[in-house]
Amino acid sequence: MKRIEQKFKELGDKKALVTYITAGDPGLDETEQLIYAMERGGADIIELGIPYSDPIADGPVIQAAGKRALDNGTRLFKVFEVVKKTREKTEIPLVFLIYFNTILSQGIENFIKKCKEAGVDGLIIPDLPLEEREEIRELIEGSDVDLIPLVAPNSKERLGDIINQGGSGFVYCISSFGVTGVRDNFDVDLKSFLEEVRAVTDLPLAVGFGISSREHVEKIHRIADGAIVGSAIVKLVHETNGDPKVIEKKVRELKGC
Ligand SMILES: O=P(O)(O)OC[C@@H](O)[C@@H](O)c1c[nH]c2ccccc12
Repeated sequence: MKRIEQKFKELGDKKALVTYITAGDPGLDETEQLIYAMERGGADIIELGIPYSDPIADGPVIQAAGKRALDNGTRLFKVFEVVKKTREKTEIPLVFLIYFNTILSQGIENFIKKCKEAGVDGLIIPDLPLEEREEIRELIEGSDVDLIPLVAPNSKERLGDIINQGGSGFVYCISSFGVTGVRDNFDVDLKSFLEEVRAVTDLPLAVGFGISSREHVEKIHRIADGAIVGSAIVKLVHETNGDPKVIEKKVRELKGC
């Protein structure tokens, strides 16, 4: 069974915590140690951001992390090496957050082969055009790599297409958090959005964007299968120069144990 599917099966009624770091910030040795630290802290799935020069969907904290990583020489082939290394020690699901151009520049088929060989479990491609989904889907089918669909409240009538054209693993649902700033009706909006998503898929639903505290995670866990935390962790990684102890503690606090 694929690692992500296995993870949600193991979790049963319990909810998932997905944590994001940018690969190569502050360096790739730290990235490896942070993967172990987040797992010890209770992360269920880890998202690794692949630094890219034009990260249109990243917020400022993650953009800055990506820039630091590129500046210190982080490249995709080196991230693959880190994943391979971690696979000697952990079975935690690892997902790439990667821009489509990075994949194209490798050749899609070759890239997916490398993911498989290294032990990458899933891909989140924020700028994947719906039209290109088919090609990826054909190449990814039969590999153990999940194509994780990313949907936002404004996906509307395309929701079903985005998810059901080859989507697997879980659905990344973008909350309205952070997009429009403070809003009192957040819960109502998010809840009805999640219901729309639920209507078109049986995959687990994980919510990301703007989640930074245990209180937020609890809120999300009441209405979804998983909560995704990015910037709050990336910020702390930067402030502590990638101190695994600090990150482990933060993840444990988010997890609530
Ligand atoms: O940082 P936040 O608000 O905690 O949200 C996670 C998000 O940053 C991470 O999953 C992510 C990083 N880059 C992205 C691009 C698109 C969608 C999601 C992402």
